[in-house]
Amino acid sequence: MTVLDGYVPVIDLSGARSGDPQRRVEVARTIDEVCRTSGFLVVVGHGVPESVISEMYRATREFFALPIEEKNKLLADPADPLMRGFGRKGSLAASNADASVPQERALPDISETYTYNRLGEPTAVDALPADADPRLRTANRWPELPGFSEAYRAYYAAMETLATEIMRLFALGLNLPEHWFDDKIDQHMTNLTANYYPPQPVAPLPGQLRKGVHSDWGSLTILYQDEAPGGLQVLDRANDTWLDVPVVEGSFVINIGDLMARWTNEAWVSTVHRVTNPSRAQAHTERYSMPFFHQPNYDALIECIPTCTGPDNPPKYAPVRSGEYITGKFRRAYGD
Ligand SMILES: O=C(O)CCC(=O)C(=O)O
Ligand SMILES: [Fe+2]
Repeated sequence: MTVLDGYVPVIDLSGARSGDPQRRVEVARTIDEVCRTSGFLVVVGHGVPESVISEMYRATREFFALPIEEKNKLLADPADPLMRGFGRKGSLAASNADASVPQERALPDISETYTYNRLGEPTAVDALPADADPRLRTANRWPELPGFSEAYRAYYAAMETLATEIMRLFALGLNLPEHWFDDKIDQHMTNLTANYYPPQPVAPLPGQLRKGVHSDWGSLTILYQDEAPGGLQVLDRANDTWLDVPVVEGSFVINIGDLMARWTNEAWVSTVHRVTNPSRAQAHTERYSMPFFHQPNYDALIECIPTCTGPDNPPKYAPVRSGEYITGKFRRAYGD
């Protein structure tokens, strides 16, 4: 196993996927350690075919290159709790527990987004309990671009496989049976979002960023990022400094979200991050990233994991259902 050290280490998953249980546990132990410090890692050896990634990237670039009138035709329905389609303006940072929502909304993220969710597929109708908001089934909005929906569906399927694999490694790292999370994520409600960060011919307002300081919301995020100026940074809390997340060819950035921090009774940390603006000299450049915001089944009850509590460490949070938790986050960031 190759592990490059650092706050955001590079971890090779091929050892975990080799069929050797000993190597699998070693990788899981390493991941557990990282989740206790930064909650951010870069994975290689993940098994996702290069063609699936490059098709997704090509389709994404074609979509955002469309005239704005075309993109606006797919504008997310304000009633859609998960914001499928072309993104409305807003600020992820507004979802932070201590954020001033009006202040954050006044400085929207300088990005465009496009979001897809399996719950918007006609085949996913059985994935929600009877009391869930029926608008969670809002249909996905597809651009009329050749190969686009195929590329997205194929990429999403590859991310589902990788997320399931990582959740199994998480389980091992947390001293749980390997398949502990399986029945809590088999009807997952994950948003796949493409972020487009356009060139900035006009300088951003003071304090305005490509993505404001935020933490992610769900169980884990799998992010593809291209190499471009004005990139992803994570806060190293111990040293109060912002660190660039390394861009490693063929890799994904993995980070845990608020839900996983809550699930682990804060043994694992959901670290804040941001996307910076390019320098004025590089303001003509653009950037793309694709987070897969893994979110457990709507009715998965997120209550303190048994190995994360003890006599001196009682549960810090009340149980919450995954679906109610995530829709609450959306309302805060983008709602009325
Ligand atoms: O663009 C990136 O690298 C990260 C974006 C991000 O943090 C997010 O969409 O939650
Ligand atoms: Fe994020």
